[in-house]
Amino acid sequence: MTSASSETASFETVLFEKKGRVGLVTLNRPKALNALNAQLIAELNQVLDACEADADIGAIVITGSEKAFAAGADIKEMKDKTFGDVILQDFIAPWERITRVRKPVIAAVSGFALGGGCELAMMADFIIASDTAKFGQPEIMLGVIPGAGGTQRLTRAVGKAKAMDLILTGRHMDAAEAERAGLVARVVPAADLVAEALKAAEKIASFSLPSAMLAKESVNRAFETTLAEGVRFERHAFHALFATEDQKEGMAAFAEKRPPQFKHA
Ligand SMILES: CC(C)(O)CC(=O)SCCNC(=O)CCNC(=O)[C@H](O)C(C)(C)COP(=O)(O)OP(=O)(O)OC[C@H]1O[C@@H](n2cnc3c(N)ncnc32)[C@H](O)[C@@H]1OP(=O)(O)O
Repeated sequence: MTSASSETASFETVLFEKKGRVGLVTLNRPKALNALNAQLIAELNQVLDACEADADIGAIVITGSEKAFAAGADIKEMKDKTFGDVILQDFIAPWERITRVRKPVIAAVSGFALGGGCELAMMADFIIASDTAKFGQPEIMLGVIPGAGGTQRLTRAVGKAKAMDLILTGRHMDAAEAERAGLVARVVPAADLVAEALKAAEKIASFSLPSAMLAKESVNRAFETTLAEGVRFERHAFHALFATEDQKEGMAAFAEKRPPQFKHA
């Protein structure tokens, strides 16, 4: 295992590459369709920590393989756990690291995003899917229910009717249906997936990082608080950005008809 602070890093189950101001994280357990075991989650979290600490990274893309973003929690690793094991370990808690990343995160999903794979993608800020992507929460077929936020985030994304349909039947939803339902932001050809996700991430990373971070935090408030509280939070964040050099630069550049040079400060 090498450190994730350099331009590239190779772990046993995760690959990391720095592409300009974007951190590209690739889940890499191809033989198990990127099933999410404890090691993969630990390595993913290590890379996310490094991306957060790196001032030259302004956005993160998480992807998998063409066949699978991730086929869920590793069932073989999980199957013999007891209630005592899962409650004492707080099984799944380490998966939530991604929800505390303050920089924008895009999930680039091709192939299967099932169970914990779908839940991991939904923890990102938005999903770009390939036309081969298949989403689902099939935990009911294993005698359990989603445990990494699926009942909550899927319902907020697609509404009660479709969430109930997917979670209670365990069926898969293709990319077109996922886009219509509002789960994914856009669908692109499979061959272009990573390039399109990187393009979107590079654009985001070219803007002022404090603006992007506060935009993300403000949108997330919409899921956690009342409209009045959310609007109040947004107003404070908007006002706070007038304390940044980037606000001065962005508005001066507009008035002077030139591209802005953001310093992320
Ligand atoms: C996080 C929580 C709490 O919400 C819980 C969960 O995530 S539970 C897991 C939910 N996911 C699933 O139930 C999906 C399980 N996988 C499948 O249904 C199928 O593998 C498939 C439809 C994704 C793909 O089918 P197919 O193309 O026929 O490939 P397979 O031969 O089935 O799989 C290839 C290889 O990968 C292994 N595999 C696949 N998924 C998992 C998994 N979730 N955990 C562990 N291993 C997985 C599969 O066993 C095969 O390996 P071998 O057995 O051949 O070595």
